[in-house]
Amino acid sequence: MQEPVSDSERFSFFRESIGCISASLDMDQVLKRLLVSMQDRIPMNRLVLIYFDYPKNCFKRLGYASLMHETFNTFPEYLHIEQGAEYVEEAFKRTESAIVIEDPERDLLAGEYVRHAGTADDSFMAITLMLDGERIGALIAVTSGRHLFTSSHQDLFSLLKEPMALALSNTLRYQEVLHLKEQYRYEKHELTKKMGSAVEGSVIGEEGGLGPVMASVRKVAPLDSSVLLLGETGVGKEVIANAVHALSPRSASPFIKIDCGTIPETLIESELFGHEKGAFTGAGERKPGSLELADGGTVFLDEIGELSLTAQVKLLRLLQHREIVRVGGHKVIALDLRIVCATHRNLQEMVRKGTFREDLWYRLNVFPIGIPPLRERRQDIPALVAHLIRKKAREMNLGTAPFPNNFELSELASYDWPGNIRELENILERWLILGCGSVSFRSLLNPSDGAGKEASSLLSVFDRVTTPDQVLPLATIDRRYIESALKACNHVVGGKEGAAVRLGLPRTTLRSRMEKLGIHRRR
Ligand SMILES: Nc1ncnc2c1ncn2[C@@H]1O[C@H](COP(=O)(O)OP(=O)(O)OP(=O)(O)O)[C@@H](O)[C@H]1O
Repeated sequence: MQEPVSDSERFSFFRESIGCISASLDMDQVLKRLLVSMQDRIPMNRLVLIYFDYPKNCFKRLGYASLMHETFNTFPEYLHIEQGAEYVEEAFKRTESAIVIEDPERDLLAGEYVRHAGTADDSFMAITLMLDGERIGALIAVTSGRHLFTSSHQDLFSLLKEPMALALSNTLRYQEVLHLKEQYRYEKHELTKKMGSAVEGSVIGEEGGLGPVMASVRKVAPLDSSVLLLGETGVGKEVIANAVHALSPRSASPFIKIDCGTIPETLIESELFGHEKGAFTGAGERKPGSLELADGGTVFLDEIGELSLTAQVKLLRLLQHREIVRVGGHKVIALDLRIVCATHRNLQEMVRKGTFREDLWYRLNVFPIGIPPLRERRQDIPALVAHLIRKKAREMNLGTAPFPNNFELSELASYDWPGNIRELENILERWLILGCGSVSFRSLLNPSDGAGKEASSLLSVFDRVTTPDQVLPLATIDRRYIESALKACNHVVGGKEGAAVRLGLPRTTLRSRMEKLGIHRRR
């Protein structure tokens, strides 16, 4: 007869086991410790932790330890079970306390194991691990030989039921976190790659009017200092912010742009700093903010002058301590960020009026870079025109892009450009839409004078496009305009009076464009 296990023995077994279970998140390590600590009380030489993956109908090994000299891990990593959940219900309902399996061939799971390991003499002792009423897995002790496990061993082994269930649940959650982290890192990397290629080679003017700006960029980019970009709207502040990031050691990490001017004041804090679940109406889930997503990289705060005073306080905390707290939360999150800001506003004036915090202004104004307006660097216009026409022609699927002649370039160079490069970009797009040679830049730049009126009445059609559903596909505009041009030219394509000349296109280009757009020429 077997002696019953005394209470003090149970207690010391339990205490030692808890020590082993809580020592590590690595289940192989935990099982190894348990095996060593329990071997003089339970005659086992292997311990396995498995859980049943219901959607995949298979057992997965989460941990394994052995005292044998094994050249391979005898318990398979995945064990597909045809009978699926039915088997799990059946096999584990018996195991309120530990069960002993002496004839493994007759048990589905143990049978699979002995077939895999080639050890028909092994016997098993198992406990089902349950959490919140759900079977989540099993802890299995294996020994070489039969009839070695007694009721006292079952009694002791059953004490591991609850702590091991908790450890298993924690491990599964921990693995999920690791998986999500990996997924997030991958997505971040892919996004960064895409952004990198979009930025590549796009700073035009480094050899000309942007020379001093780019010299400053090259000096500050390798450091972690904050950069403040100052300049009128459309001068290329975002292009320069991109260059700071691309030339910095953070270039392989994210570059996240936050346009403080377009996010509603009520959402700006949660957009920047993230929020905890239930922080405000509509905050259904916890959400990290853009600053957290940029961790390790650069954050570009465009239109910084538009930030509310509350958001300014939080931003100051980030700049001082490199940490944030999500809206509705208490946890302090440390971030490693480089800050680049931009504004077209006079921040010093705002400080004087009390709408911008002075302490924040000092923190941001570490390395200001002023970007000159286009009218002060007219020498860059030809290179910008070439770059922007190539870009627009690609977007509009135009094939070979036409280029303005010298006269047209001088018209562009003498204009004042209040809207800077963005305005130049828009004018070039209009020029391409309206058929290049058939419309002069003078008329596009001064739509109210004689020659410009016709073009401007056409353009007003485009200017009326203010909502997404008024936007027409460019192919439709192209088709309609070419059809009108053909009509106006009596359907003559080539020759001096033909539509091709009027549209400023080679005859063959117009023909292939008509073919592509399904325009049939009337004779
Ligand atoms: N040096 C440059 N080389 C090439 N493209 C440029 C350059 N500068 C500006 N651009 C182009 O001009 C447009 C406006 O530039 P960007 O958005 O960087 O200006 P911004 O000063 O940030 O404007 P805003 O003040 O409105 O935010 C963009 O399409 C950009 O690609």
